[in-house]
Amino acid sequence: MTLDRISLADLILERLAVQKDELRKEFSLKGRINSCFIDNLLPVNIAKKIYDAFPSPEEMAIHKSLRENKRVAAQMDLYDPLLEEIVYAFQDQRIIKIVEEITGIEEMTPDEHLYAGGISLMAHGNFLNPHLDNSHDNDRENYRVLNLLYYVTPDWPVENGGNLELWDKGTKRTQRTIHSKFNRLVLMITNKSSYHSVSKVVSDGKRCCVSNYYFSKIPAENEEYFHVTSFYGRPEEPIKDILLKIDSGLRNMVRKVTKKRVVETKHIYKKDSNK
Ligand SMILES: O=C(O)CCC(=O)C(=O)O
Ligand SMILES: [Fe+2]
Repeated sequence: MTLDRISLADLILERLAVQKDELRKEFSLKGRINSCFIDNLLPVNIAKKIYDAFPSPEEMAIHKSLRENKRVAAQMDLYDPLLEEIVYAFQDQRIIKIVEEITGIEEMTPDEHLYAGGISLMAHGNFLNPHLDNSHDNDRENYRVLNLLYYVTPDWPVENGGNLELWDKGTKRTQRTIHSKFNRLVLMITNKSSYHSVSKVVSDGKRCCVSNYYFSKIPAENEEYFHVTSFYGRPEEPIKDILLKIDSGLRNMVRKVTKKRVVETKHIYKKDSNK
């Protein structure tokens, strides 16, 4: 079987269809960040192949600051083609349609240029502080409304850290942890209150994730809003919280005035020849 985006999407679709009703119920639970997950998304051998296709951390871009410490890549043609195929499998119209049915979010479009998606890798000591994702796409035309996070590291126990945390009641209260378990796909809403983070990786090995984001003209909220990616300290990091809030506040102010990015993002998949 060739592992192209269409056959991968066939498999994902089949699996989502079986669990659709349960996923829809889970996603719509009240009083928490709308989210759900599905295990055993792909046959184990295929999920393992995807993990094996990941580049070494050194071949990926590093994002390192007070906010986060992780590796990412969006220029997918630099790597094993299977990675590009799995990223774009999640952008198949049939997958978008069933995900719309599960989440109730309408008129979604994928992030074709991988403005924020692609692959990410987190190794020992890496982390992602609590944050709200940027509210819009690069041109500020569409809302970012859904994250699709597919974890592919085999045998990754919860004790390794690197787990997704959803701060349902804000960053001052306790979080809900979603184990970034092998072959698990998480769907999570992104809006004005979807605070989330990745706990520090505390063991050797690499926590690998295939990420996709969906956009929509309609916000996943009742009203319009705009914000840049905004980071916060964890409850035990009060000083860092202040610094990160100043940092987000300044960036937000600049963007509200200029409407466009001051610094062009490098995290984008350039498909033309003059990259
Ligand atoms: O890697 C994860 O589990 C979450 C990543 C994240 O927060 C994001 O991509 O917006
Ligand atoms: Fe995020």
